Amino acid sequence: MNRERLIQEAIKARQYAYVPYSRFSVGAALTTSDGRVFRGCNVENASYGLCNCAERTAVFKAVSEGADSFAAVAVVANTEGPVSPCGACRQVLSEFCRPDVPVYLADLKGNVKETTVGDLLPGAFGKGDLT
Ligand SMILES: O=c1ccn([C@H]2C[C@H](O)[C@@H](CO)O2)c(=O)[nH]1
Ligand SMILES: [Zn+2]
Repeated sequence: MNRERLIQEAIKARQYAYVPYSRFSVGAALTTSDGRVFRGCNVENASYGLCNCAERTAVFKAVSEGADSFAAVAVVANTEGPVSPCGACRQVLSEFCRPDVPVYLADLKGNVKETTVGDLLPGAFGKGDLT
């Protein structure tokens, strides 16, 4: 799946965002190495600290369905310029993606920043640090 189609999947995911508190809807989509696509939206909670970002929703959906190798990730929000994933999501993505996995960050106006999981979290703490 190419970049534009994965961004379209993230836009579709965004329509289900549950955001009564922030009113900030985010959609994410990822492809797996075996060609599957998983979508996620942010899901908030009255106990604000339990809010889950779109990126982590997509990753947890994928991992819980047996996927653990991702090929590309897209994230979309109605921002002025490409959305920036939070630190928690950068860390969770780094657990399941090689550093060279592309990440497409987009707004709804067609602005896209193409980066990688490694560039989003240089020096990530990972499996290899656990001795
Ligand atoms: O990359 C991001 C940034 C923020 N959020 C969510 C968390 C919360 O529900 C709302 C406001 O921070 O947006 C995401 O889902 N992804
Ligand atoms: Zn996040």
